[in-house]
Amino acid sequence: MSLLEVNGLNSYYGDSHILFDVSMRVERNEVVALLGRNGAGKSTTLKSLMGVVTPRAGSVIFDGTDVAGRKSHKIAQAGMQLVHEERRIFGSLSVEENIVLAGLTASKRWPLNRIYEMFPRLKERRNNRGNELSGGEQQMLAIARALIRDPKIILLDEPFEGLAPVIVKDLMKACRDLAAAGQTIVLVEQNLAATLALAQRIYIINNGHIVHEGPARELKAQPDILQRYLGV
Ligand SMILES: Nc1ncnc2c1ncn2[C@@H]1O[C@H](COP(=O)(O)OP(=O)(O)OP(=O)(O)O)[C@@H](O)[C@H]1O
Repeated sequence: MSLLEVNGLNSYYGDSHILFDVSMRVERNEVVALLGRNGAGKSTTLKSLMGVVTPRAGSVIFDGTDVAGRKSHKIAQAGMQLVHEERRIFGSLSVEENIVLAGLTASKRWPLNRIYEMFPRLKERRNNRGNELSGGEQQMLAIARALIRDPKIILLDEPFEGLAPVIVKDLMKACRDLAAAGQTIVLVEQNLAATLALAQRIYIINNGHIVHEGPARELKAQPDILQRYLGV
């Protein structure tokens, strides 16, 4: 059985119907990316998986249990972690306090030194406050706060957005190391090159509908799909 099986998910903001029968699956140890234009419904999909948005119909079978409709902290306890676009770190706490705090209520935890091996910059900055970090360091910290809880699956919402190329390179290396260590990842990203380099399988969402699913390596050879749904 897949680690995550999403079937017929429908989500709304008020009366606005945003996701239409979204179905997708993620196997254990797989990196799956969700691509689509601005406003296509990528963030809403991640939020619906995580219970930040409550889907009105459909199922989210996570590790054998339907978690659709559960509160997000319950879904987090079951082993899912969402790294939001807004990063959500505590500016007045140190890097290390931010990480330790995130791990407090987890049933299993990564040791701190494993986090620091993954992100040597965070080790150097461990005593700096969250609001003293660069955008890239804040993104690393946001991911570290998710990883300390030893998630079965981590959902990354535009982790490279707005970051300098040199930081994107560091973050991509961390993501590759994570994937090589068997971490299951769902990636939402506008950076097509980075996405195709990291993901094994791709879904494309358009106006709230899944319109394509296939191996990442095949997408490069499908300019019609790239043009139609992503405008590249
Ligand atoms: N809190 C909200 N209330 C009402 N409408 C929203 C809300 N958040 C998003 N939307 C709308 O839902 C649709 C899907 O948005 P979503 O953020 O999921 O898209 P996205 O694919 O992640 O795009 P982006 O790359 O711009 O973040 C858009 O039309 C957006 O305007």
